[in-house]
Amino acid sequence: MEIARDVKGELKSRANDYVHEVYELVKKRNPDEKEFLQAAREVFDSLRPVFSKHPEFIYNGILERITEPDRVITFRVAWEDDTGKVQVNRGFRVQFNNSLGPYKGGIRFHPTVNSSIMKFLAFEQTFKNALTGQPIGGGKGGSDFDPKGKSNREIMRFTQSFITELSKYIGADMDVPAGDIGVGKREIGYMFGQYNRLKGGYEAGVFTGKDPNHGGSLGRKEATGYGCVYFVEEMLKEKSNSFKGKTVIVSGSGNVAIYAMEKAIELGSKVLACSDSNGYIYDPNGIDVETVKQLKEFDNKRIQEYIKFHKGATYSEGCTDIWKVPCDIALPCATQNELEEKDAAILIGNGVIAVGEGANMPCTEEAVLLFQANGVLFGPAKAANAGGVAVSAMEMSQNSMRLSWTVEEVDEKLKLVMRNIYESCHNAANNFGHPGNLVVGANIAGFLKVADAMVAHGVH
Ligand SMILES: NC(=O)C1=CN([C@@H]2O[C@H](COP(=O)(O)OP(=O)(O)OC[C@H]3O[C@@H](n4cnc5c(N)ncnc54)[C@H](O)[C@@H]3O)[C@@H](O)[C@H]2O)C=CC1
Ligand SMILES: O=C(O)CCC(=O)C(=O)O
Repeated sequence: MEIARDVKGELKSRANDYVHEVYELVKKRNPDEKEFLQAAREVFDSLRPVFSKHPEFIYNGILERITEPDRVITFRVAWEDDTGKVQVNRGFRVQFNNSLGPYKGGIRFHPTVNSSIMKFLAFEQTFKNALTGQPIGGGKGGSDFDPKGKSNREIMRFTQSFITELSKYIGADMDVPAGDIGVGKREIGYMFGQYNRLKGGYEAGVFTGKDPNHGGSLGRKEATGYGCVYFVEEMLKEKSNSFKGKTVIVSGSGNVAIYAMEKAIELGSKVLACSDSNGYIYDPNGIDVETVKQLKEFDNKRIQEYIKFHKGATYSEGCTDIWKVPCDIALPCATQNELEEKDAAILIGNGVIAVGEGANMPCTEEAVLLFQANGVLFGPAKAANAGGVAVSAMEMSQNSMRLSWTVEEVDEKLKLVMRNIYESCHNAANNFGHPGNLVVGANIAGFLKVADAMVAHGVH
């Protein structure tokens, strides 16, 4: 859409104030949502150089619209526990932006889930999904249900109740959920079963992260962790360096952490430590990822149990102390704001050279700035952990085509997606005057794709 020259000039002169004015508006509209405001602030800071080059985004109110979700669905989830007592949880689905494709993003079951956390995740997801280059919009959902200590049947009943309500709002071309914290292949199986039961059909493309034996993509389970390591390898390559011979620490011991460790080891590094929400293990001989898989994927045990199987390994209470373990590369793969400024200072003091965010927003704003100020290579979550959703989009394609790719085919495509994301971030950072700053690069590259589509689709 052509904008008159005098209007364009006036808009360009407003470019600097625009970001500030819209942030104040977002703050006013979401006063108690600290995680959402944190995510918005980081994106807004990065976008400062964009608007003088693109006054059409001001004219079309893109920043005002891109920070307001298309819709937020909140619902009651009532279910019966094993004693017959009725329990009530709250369910959420934030459908943030579908300018590039159906809403797409995980479901989180964790007691901390609330509106702010759901909105920050769905907002981030919108840019992340854009970076993958695939036709997917941004969404996220979940519940404050705590799966810890629940029986398999309780998890099934809760999940069925959750989907009974959510099924009204999702679909293969509408909104495609997947897993996140507390939601894996088992929970996706229960969701898929209940959805098909309600709809009376078999709609393979409505969830991703399904079991590869029935509709899932090979390589999805590994994709976020592997993708994160591929991304960090790209950052290292730029500096003629690699994972080979490096020491690594990985926080968490869930889906993302396990496969980040597996790939880092495969590329020749030694993983010294990983954690869960209680504490961390340190193994000077290098973490044996098969033991971690057994404990976490099959036995549902705390990470502490690892030391029973590995002589020389130690366990320490307190998950954030993991950052005190000296390493070359740190991969925070557990949860938001798990790595603070003081932790970043310790890592820097110990000589860390690269940090890749496997989790969503695991580093606080202050920690990120400190890493960057000290020349640490920093891979932001939107880019570094996009491999999971990228393979989810591949699962959607395979479901539509009614065929399955081999694990090698998926892995090749994943590597290519991660390389392309790295290049887009690198190039956007250069083009907008922040060479080497992949936070700025990721935010600008993701934003431009979504914003262009929003302009094309008109104001709504
Ligand atoms: N699963 C996926 O494909 C993707 C996940 N992510 C993000 O990665 C992070 C981890 O997700 P998943 O591995 O899927 O979840 P998960 O439920 O499989 O594992 C989470 C792990 O983190 C541990 N944990 C929780 N709080 C902790 C803390 N404060 N310190 C240390 N450990 C802690 C838990 O004990 C568990 O081992 C989340 O931020 C999620 O949003 C991002 C992209 C895709
Ligand atoms: O695979 C997906 O659709 C979602 C993955 C996800 O939740 C994330 O990237 O944070």
